[in-house]
Amino acid sequence: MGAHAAAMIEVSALEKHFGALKAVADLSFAVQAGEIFGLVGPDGAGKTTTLRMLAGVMQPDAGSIVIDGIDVRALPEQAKRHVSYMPQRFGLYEDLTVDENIRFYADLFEMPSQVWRARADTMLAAADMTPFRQRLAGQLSGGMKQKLGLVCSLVHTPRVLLLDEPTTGVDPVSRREFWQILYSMRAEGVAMLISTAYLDEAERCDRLALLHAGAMMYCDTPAGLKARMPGAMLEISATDPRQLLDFVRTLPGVQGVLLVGIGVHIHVDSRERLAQIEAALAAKGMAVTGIALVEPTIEDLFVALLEQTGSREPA
Ligand SMILES: Nc1ncnc2c1ncn2[C@@H]1O[C@H](COP(=O)(O)OP(=O)(O)OP(=O)(O)O)[C@@H](O)[C@H]1O
Repeated sequence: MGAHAAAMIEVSALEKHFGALKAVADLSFAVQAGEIFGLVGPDGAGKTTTLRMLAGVMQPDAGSIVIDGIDVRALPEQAKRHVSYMPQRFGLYEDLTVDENIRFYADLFEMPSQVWRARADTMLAAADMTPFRQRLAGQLSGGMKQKLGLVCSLVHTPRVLLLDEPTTGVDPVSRREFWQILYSMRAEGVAMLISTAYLDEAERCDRLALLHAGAMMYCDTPAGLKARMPGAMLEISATDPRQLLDFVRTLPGVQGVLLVGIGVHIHVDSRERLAQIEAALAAKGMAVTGIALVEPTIEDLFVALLEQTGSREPA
């Protein structure tokens, strides 16, 4: 991908207000063909509103959206031909079978039968759904519905795929299969914009935009974002992580704490705090099963960055 290649999605100075509320504020970013770009942020950060404007189903108040060289505001119908949008609740026909749903979307886009059938066969196999092709969509599990929504969204070979929290409530196995399909679309050169509340999912994206209150806080690769985290991250495992968390929170140099599975992630201002915290735990007689410096996860980073932002805002 050349540095000067035109982006598949170009968003500039996008704005959307609902009354006095700024849902999206001065948002700019670009997504290349074959790139998976993640929108991450807490509820209400403006992810859904952004995706709706890109899909052409909501009008921006200001700014521009260009998809594959086509201005979405000026030529919405032309742009929509290249775009597939999977909203949080995808419109499956519950009284139609898996195959009939796919056929419905293929017909809508006037796809030649041999093209969409071959494509559907491959995607259904990747989704582990081949045995369920004759099942009514209304009788599928939540994860299978989402995978079918994805297959329907992709059956007409869009150049741009917009996904709004597509794997919410989906089990980890189905989530992995869902992502396998996204990776194969990336190899085909599809540009993807995905909003997610799962931070492990965010780490699978090529680049991420961290949104907060409608504005972009940071935009970088997952590795680049992690490198921005000041200080260091300690992981302490313990039999009673909650008690540990309450104690550690009070120690000098501790900037944030996060429960993770069997232990706690502690954001400290420098690596040197490790020895001090170890000594403080021993002095307090707190049983820990392990303490080590670790790479921050995207979740750690997000919590740390939001804490910083929060502290800058007036109460
Ligand atoms: N149609 C609407 N009318 C009024 N306010 C709206 C409307 N749509 C969204 N909002 C508000 O705009 C802000 C951004 O909402 P948006 O749904 O884009 O956030 P989000 O990041 O997608 O969060 P979520 O994951 O909860 O959907 C929120 O404060 C929301 O309440």
